[in-house]
Order: sequence, then structure tokens, then C-alpha cells
Amino acid sequence: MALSFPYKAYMTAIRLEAVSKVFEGEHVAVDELSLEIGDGEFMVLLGPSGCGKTTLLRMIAGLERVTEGEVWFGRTNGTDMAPRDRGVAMVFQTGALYPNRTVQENIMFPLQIAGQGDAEAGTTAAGLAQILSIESVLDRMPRTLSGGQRQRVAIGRALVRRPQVFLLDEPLSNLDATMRTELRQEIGAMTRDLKVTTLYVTHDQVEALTLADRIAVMRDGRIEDVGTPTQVYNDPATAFVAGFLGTPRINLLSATVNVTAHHRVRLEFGGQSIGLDPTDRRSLILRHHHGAPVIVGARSNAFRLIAGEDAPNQLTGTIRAFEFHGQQSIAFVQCGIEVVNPDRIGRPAPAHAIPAEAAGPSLLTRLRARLGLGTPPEPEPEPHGPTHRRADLVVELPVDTELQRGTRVHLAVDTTRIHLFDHTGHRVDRVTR
Ligand SMILES: Nc1ncnc2c1ncn2[C@@H]1O[C@H](COP(=O)(O)OP(=O)(O)OP(=O)(O)O)[C@@H](O)[C@H]1O
Repeated sequence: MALSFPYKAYMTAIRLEAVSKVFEGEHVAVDELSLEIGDGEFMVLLGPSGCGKTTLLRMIAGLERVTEGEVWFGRTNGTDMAPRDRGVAMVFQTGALYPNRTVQENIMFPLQIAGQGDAEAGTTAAGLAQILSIESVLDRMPRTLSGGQRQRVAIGRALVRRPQVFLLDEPLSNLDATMRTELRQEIGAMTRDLKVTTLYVTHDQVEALTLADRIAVMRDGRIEDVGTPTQVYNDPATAFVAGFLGTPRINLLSATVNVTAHHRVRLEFGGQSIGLDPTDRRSLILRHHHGAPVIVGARSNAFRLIAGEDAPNQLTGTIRAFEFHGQQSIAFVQCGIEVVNPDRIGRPAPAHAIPAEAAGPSLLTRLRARLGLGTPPEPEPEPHGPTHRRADLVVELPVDTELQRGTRVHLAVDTTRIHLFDHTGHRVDRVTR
């Protein structure tokens, strides 16, 4: 998959070349990760807790040493540069402010350190405060501010020196829902007005989808997919990405490919099945893979309630629960189909399960060998549940649908809206961006 910035008009502001971070000689937090961020681009790093987002951000800021690989700023190799020389400003979950300085003094402080006079620094700070809607609290002390106001001050202080690169690490996570939405919109508008290259870390898919020019979805120290919000949502590269984006969560159904005597491809779910159109590209790929296990990804809106049993490509089940969600209703339909846990699928098998000659030496093994530390310790068993289990189909229905629990329903499946993944969680029709 190409991870480079697609818009030719932009220059590359940050380039990460096979960057890794190994803590204490054995814990791989970031694993040979490569990514380009364009000048002025708003990139969101999205991924579950512990996948290495903060570590990556800290390596770009120079707060964490890179174990292997290179960090470039434009045409300068910044891998070993001191943090202050990188032109980078960072805002954390809770913006740390100087407690004994007023809001205005906090914002103007970086300019004063840089040698700017009080009057000029004060004017710049007041201008930024206006953009950030905190002009009425300029004379207040940080302890008297709300969480949202404090984050605004932290953002003002980070941006006051016009950094080349603006890094934000979950800046909204400690705010209430209303404040989060408001500040999210302001961060988006402000960074675009200032045309500052921004890298924003979050595990919140709504923040990622609403803010990003592009989203890089991280998992286990690597990037699984990168693209515009519509690309990663509508055309996810892996089952994990499909499962991480979207509410309700996408249905990931375990199926087996059945190629009929007439070279038609059917996807078998135990007792039920659906057929692919012969002109569908996936059909052309799968007709050579009779018996192969696949994962069918179908969002809740890929189904339609139908009356009869005769329609092709339908699944039948029993309503187990029905929820009113305002704009639509969500039905949980028991179809007896195995669903796949996206968090488990495609995770590398434990090192001891892979023949050494097939796997090749891992990053960790190579690093330890170089440091004379011998082979890595046996990996811990993974604390996750099983890969497959029987669960309900989650189906979106018009809000005026009236159904009782226990009702038998027929659901037409729109096969043009499903994604097909192989057993490792990668799309059978590979995604190239
Ligand atoms: N200083 C450290 N020493 C050892 N391990 C660390 C250190 N910092 C981070 N880690 C580990 O590296 C992995 C990545 O951590 P990191 O904080 O980058 O993840 P994250 O995606 O930002 O998670 P979260 O969203 O929870 O902040 C985790 O397993 C974490 O325990």
C-alpha cells in the first residue's frame, strides 16, 4: 500500500522512514513505520489504546529517541535534532500551563523567551486569544479556568510562535461532549487558517472522520491503512480498519467460498448463502478459490427488509432485540452465522508458532542480536477472546419499522456494498491508494 501524500501540489513536511521504537530492549511500541505528511495537511493518527500513537508523536517532537529509522522535516534529517530546533509545538491531553502566570502571560511567554518585546508579544497573544474565544479570560489565572478554556490556552501557547508542525495528543479527551464538539471544530478551522501541518492523535473515530484530511489507522505499532476519511470508511484495507470505523460496528461474517458448476461464486454461511454477481471483480478473483475461508464485511445499511422468501441474496433470521435511535432503528437479528472479532483477525501469530525460516528475524530479534542480548523472551499469551463466535447481525431499518422480538425476517443483502477479506483480514481485491 502506498503511504505517500497523494496531492502533488503539497510538499512533504514530515517523512517517517521505517521508524521503530523499542522500549527497554524488548517492547516494540512502533514497528518500522513509514508515513509522509504533506505541508499544511491535517493528518489524524487513529488507533486503539497502546498501539503506539503517543510514542510516534513523541519521536517526531524529539521527546523520545528513535530506536531505528529516520524522521525528516522537509529536506532535513531531524532524527537526532534537539526538540527546540524542530519547529514543532505539542499539546497534550491536559495542557500544562504556568500556574502563576495569567492566560495572556502564558500565551506570550514563548515569544518573550524568543526575545520579542512585551508589547508586541501581548498584541499577538491577544489576537490568538480572540481566535480561540478566550479574550474575556486573558487576565485570569489558570486555576480559575474550565477544562476547555485551559486547553484553548495550551493551544494558543503552542501556536503563538507559528510552528512548522503542530502535534496534538488527544487534546479533547478530558472535556465534556459539548465542549469537545465545539473545540474540535475550532481546532479544525484554526489549523487550516494558519496552514500549519498538523498531526492529531486520537482513539475517537468521530474526531478522526470529522477533522482529518487523511487518517492513518494504527495497530500494534504499524499503519494498517491510510487515506481520506471517505476512503478508509468506504474502502477499508483490512477487516480491523473496517471494524474500527463506523457505528454501529460493521458486521464481519465468517464465510466459505463455494464455486458452483457454472463458475458462479457463492458465499456460504453455514446453512445460508448469498451469490456474487458474475461481473463483480471479487467474483473473478474468488472463482479460483473454492473452499477458501473469507470474511464478509457488511455495514448495518447493506441490508433491506423484504417480504418474501424468493428473493436471491437474502439472509433469514429472528429479531432478538430492536432499538430506536431517533434517525433510524437498529435490529439485532439472530441468523446463526459466525461473526469475526476484528481485533483478533490478522494479528501476527505468536513468534513460536511461526517456523523461523518462514518468518525471518523480527525487528526485536535483530535489535537484540546487535546489542548482544540474545533471543527475545517467549511472548505472553494474548489476552483476547476467540476469533469467531456466533452473534447477531446488526441491521439498520427505517425508523417507522414496527417489529416484535421473535419475528422471523428476510433481509436482502446488497452485495455491491459488502467488503470481502481473506482469512488474514486483508481485502481479496487489494486496496491501493
Ligand atoms: N516509557 C515506556 N517504557 C516502556 N513501555 C512504554 C513506554 N511508553 C509507552 N510504552 C508502551 O508502548 C506501547 C505504546 O504506547 P503509547 O502510549 O504510544 O500508545 P498509545 O496508542 O498512545 O496509547 P493510548 O491511546 O492509551 O495513549 C504501549 O504498550 C505502552 O505500554
